Amino acid sequence: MSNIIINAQSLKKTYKTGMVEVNALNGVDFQVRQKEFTAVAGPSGSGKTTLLNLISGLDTPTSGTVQLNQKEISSMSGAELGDFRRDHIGFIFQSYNLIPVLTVTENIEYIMLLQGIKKNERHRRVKKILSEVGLEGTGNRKPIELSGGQQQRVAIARAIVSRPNIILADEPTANLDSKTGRELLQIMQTLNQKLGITFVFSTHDHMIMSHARRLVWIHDGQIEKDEVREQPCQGG
Ligand SMILES: Nc1ncnc2c1ncn2[C@@H]1O[C@H](COP(=O)(O)OP(=O)(O)OP(=O)(O)O)[C@@H](O)[C@H]1O
Repeated sequence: MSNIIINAQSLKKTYKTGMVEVNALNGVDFQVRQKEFTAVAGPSGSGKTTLLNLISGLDTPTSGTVQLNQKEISSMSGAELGDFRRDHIGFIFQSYNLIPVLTVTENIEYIMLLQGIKKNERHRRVKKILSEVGLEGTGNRKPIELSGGQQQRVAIARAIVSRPNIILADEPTANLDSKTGRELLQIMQTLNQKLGITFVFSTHDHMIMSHARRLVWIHDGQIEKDEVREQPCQGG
């Protein structure tokens, strides 16, 4: 179907460490439609990060296929995949991964620089995005001068400023208290609804799970449950 933006088929991933093999994913079929807001949940070690890494092309499956925007990523060259990720996918990590020596503005500008976007346009977008994530006036600060929740907002701003159609977030609220986590979730939901960005994020957090329209539950490297709720809880 044409509105499927992520299509993973029969994904398997085996990690080998010396003589030990770990089957992190055991044959996962996973499709995501445009504009979906999907939480991937499951116990520690169930395979959530592995799944996100494979569907973003950050890692390669032992077997199985991944299509992004109807294009098989294993058929892309390294450079092509790099360009595709830069232009279509935004990443948010639990540890924020901001560049400490850069200011908030410079962190957010970085991918736009790589995309060759002109300075005026970069600054226009940074200003707009900072207000969208509630961080007006912080552009000249360094990440260390911000709270964890503010740093994660910068990470969200950085992920969306290059206008990707997919955001992948690996436990984005794991290091935040529940109030801050809830605020962040609201920002993600607003961006999902307002800009139509597709979100896929992993979480352990039951509050976050309860707000996702779609909840995919992974256990021992397999999808155990895949539910779409008509009326998930609203943010707040
Ligand atoms: N690079 C690696 N080398 C070896 N084993 C790995 C590697 N990455 C993950 N694993 C193993 O694969 C399994 C799935 O790990 P994964 O990180 O995907 O789980 P997760 O659900 O994201 O866990 P958590 O919630 O704790 O982050 C685990 O048993 C883990 O120990």
